[in-house]
Amino acid sequence: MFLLALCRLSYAQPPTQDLAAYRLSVAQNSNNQLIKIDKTQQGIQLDLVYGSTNNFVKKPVYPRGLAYTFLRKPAYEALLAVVQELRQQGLGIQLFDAYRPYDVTRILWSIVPDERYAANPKKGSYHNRGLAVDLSVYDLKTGKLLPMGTGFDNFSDTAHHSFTDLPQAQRDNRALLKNVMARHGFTALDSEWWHYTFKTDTVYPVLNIPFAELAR
Ligand SMILES: C[C@@H](N)C(=O)N[C@H](C)C(=O)O
Ligand SMILES: [Zn+2]
Repeated sequence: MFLLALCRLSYAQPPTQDLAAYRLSVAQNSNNQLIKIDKTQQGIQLDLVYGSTNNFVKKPVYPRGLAYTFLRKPAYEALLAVVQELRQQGLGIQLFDAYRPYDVTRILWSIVPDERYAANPKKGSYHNRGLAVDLSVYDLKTGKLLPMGTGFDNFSDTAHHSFTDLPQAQRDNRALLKNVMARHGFTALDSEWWHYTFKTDTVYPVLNIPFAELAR
């Protein structure tokens, strides 16, 4: 009984570092592919904070200066549709994070062991599955981020969607992001205005493959 309960808490398979198995899964189904996102796409700014000291760990937990990330193909295509829609309003997206190797989830959890703000390694994160994005919205003309009431990874009530004691413009900006993401299949996390998960019935495994290997 105890074992059964434990299994329900955990991911179906252990995290995999097996690049060959990942490549085979892509050959069998192209939706499994982790598509590279870099700065060449219009309307996408990258600020991958976990590759710098500008994060709550206060040191890089990704390769320093990392300038690309990945999303599974269906999530990537949905995000491009978000970018296209926002472009018509003179806006773009700034990505703080997308795919995250499992080992990094363990590091984040060791600092913030609170499931409202970091994924429990027992379950793995949707970032580990290539299905989650941390993002904000910027003005295409000025390159500046729209104010959202808190910065990224502000682990407090103020970052919750239910927190409404904010200037109207900031509430509108959060709603703008939430609505455009929802229209393209992404679900908000109640406790982080920047975190969205692409909803799919497909079960994707938790990956622990380093960025450099995926980029090869
Ligand atoms: C750590 C934060 N940026 C984040 O992504 N939190 C969610 C819950 C996660 O770790 O999946
Ligand atoms: Zn996130």
